[in-house]
Amino acid sequence: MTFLTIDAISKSYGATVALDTIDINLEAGGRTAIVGPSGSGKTTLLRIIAGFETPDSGSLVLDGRTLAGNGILVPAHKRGIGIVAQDGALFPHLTVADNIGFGLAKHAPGRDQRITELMEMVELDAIMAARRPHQLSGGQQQRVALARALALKPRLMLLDEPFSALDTGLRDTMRRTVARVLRASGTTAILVTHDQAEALSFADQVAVLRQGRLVQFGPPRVLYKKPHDRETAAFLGEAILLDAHITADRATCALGQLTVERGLKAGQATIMLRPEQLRLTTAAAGTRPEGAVGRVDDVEFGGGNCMVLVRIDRSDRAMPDFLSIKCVGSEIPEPGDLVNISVHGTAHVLAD
Ligand SMILES: Nc1ncnc2c1ncn2[C@@H]1O[C@H](COP(=O)(O)OP(=O)(O)OP(=O)(O)O)[C@@H](O)[C@H]1O
Repeated sequence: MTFLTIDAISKSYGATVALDTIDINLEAGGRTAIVGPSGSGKTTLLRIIAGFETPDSGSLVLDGRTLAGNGILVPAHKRGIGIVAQDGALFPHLTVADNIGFGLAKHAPGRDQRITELMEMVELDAIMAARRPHQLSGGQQQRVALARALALKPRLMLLDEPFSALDTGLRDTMRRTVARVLRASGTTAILVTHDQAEALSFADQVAVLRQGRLVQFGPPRVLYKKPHDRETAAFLGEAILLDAHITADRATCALGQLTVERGLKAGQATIMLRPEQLRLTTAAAGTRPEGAVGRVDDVEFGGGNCMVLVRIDRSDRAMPDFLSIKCVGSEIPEPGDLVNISVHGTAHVLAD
C-alpha cells in the first residue's frame, strides 16, 4: 500500500527550477534513497516533505493525510516526521539522555525507561547518558540524533546525509546500524546522499534526480543493471559503454555478439556492461580463442583490484577500441599479452 505519495511536486526559486513535476510513491516500512548530482533538487524535495518549504504545485499525502497541496499546508512540527541531519544538530548544553528525551514530556511515566531502550536500540553504552555532545565521537553523536528522532515514533524518517561527516569505516557501520534500527522499528525512511554506493546498499528503492527531474526510480539492482541512460549508468558505478548494432536479442559490438533483452528496436545503440561481467584470460599459444581477442596495452596493479587496459583491433573500424577491465592481481597479464575477453550475462541497451 502506498504510504507516501509525492504527486507532481514542482518548486522554482526565481528562474531556477529546483523540482519539476516529481512523482514518487513510497511503500510503508521501505527505505528510499534520493541520489543525484549537486543541485539536482534532493534537499529541496526533502525540505518540502519535512514542511520547511512549500511546493509551488502538486501534493504530498502521508498515510492518507494531505500534508501539502489542494489548499492545505500542515506545519512541519505537526507532520509526525523525524529528521536526522548531517551534523546531528544536538543541543550542546543538554546531556545525551536529555537530548534523546527532548521531545518526550519531562515527567511522563516511563520516560527514563524509554530513553534507556532507545540508547540500547542505537547501541549507545548506558554510561554515555550523562555526557554532553562534545564528549562523544562523530558516530556516537549521530546515534544520539537517531535515537532522539526515533523517540517521537515518527511515521516517516528523513535522513539528510547523516553519514557524510564520518570516516569510511564508521560510515559503513553506522549505515548498517541505522538500516537495522529502522527495519526493527518499521519506520519508513528517506535518505538523501551523494554517495551512490551508500544509496545502493542502504535502500530498497532509489530515486535518481537530475536537474529537478526524476530520471529513474526503482530497486537498486534494477537501476544498477538497467540504468535509463549513460549518465545514470556512470553515476551508479563503473560502466563500460560500447557502440553496438542491435538485431532481435543480439548486440554486435567490439566484444563480438552479446545477448541483450528481447523486444528492442533494431539499429545502432549504446550498450552497457558492468566491469564484473567481463573476464580476462591469457590466450595460450596455438589455442582457439573464445570470445573477443585483444592485446594488453597497460596494466595498473592494485592487489585484489587491478585494472587492465586492453586494445581491440577491428577490421571494420579505423580506430581500435580500448576497454578497462578489472581483474585480481594473481591473474593479471603483462603488457603485450594476447587475451581473451568473455562476457557474462546480458548487455543492457541504453535509452540514449
Ligand atoms: N533557497 C534557495 N534560493 C534559491 N535557489 C535555491 C534555493 N534552494 C535551492 N536552490 C536552487 O535549487 C536547485 C536545487 O537545489 P538543492 O539544494 O535542492 O540541490 P541538491 O541536489 O540538494 O544539491 P547538493 O547535492 O549540492 O546539496 C539548485 O540550483 C539550487 O541552487
